[in-house]
Amino acid sequence: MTHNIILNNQEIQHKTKRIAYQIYETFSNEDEIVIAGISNSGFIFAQKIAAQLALISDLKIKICEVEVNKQHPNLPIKTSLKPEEYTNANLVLVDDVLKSGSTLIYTIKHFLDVPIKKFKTAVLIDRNHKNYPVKADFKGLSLSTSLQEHVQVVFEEKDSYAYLS
Ligand SMILES: O=P(O)(O)OC[C@H]1O[C@H](OP(=O)(O)OP(=O)(O)O)[C@H](O)[C@@H]1O
Ligand SMILES: O=c1cc[nH]c(=O)[nH]1
Repeated sequence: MTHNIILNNQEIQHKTKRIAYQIYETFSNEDEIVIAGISNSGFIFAQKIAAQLALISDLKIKICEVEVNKQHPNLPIKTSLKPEEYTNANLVLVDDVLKSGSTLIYTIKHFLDVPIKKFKTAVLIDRNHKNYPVKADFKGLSLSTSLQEHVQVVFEEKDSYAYLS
């Protein structure tokens, strides 16, 4: 199987910084923000965005890990923050890859059980194969691929990359 690198470490860093600036621009009038990331890689990406946001803004940032069963996303979703902690919050939901949109839309549905003040989405790679009415407000890369191909993002301590196989 051939692995084609789509994004290298430096490119992922640049895209993370750009998304952090876009989030800051969108939420600059607010005091607090929740950055919620879908396990596993989406949560790592969310942590990286939050770290950049902390460098460039004075927003009070809370990080939330979101556990979703990706085969059955309608099953109950677990969050590391309690619902009271994101009620009426400004929230950005983060994942690494957006393909059919099923993971993202069911997770959005979960968060809509409580009122959210301003709600945005961010992904590193948008594959343009959506089956659901959902979009990424902030995206690192928009990529046209065949349905058979798979995009994987690998976050390692010193060397992160994304590849197509
Ligand atoms: O838009 P969708 O069609 O729902 O696909 C997107 C999801 O697929 C990936 O997870 P994957 O199923 O590869 O599991 P992983 O958590 O092991 O990466 C990716 O991390 C997204 O969460
Ligand atoms: O290509 C794909 C499809 C689903 N999930 C991924 O992470 N990559």
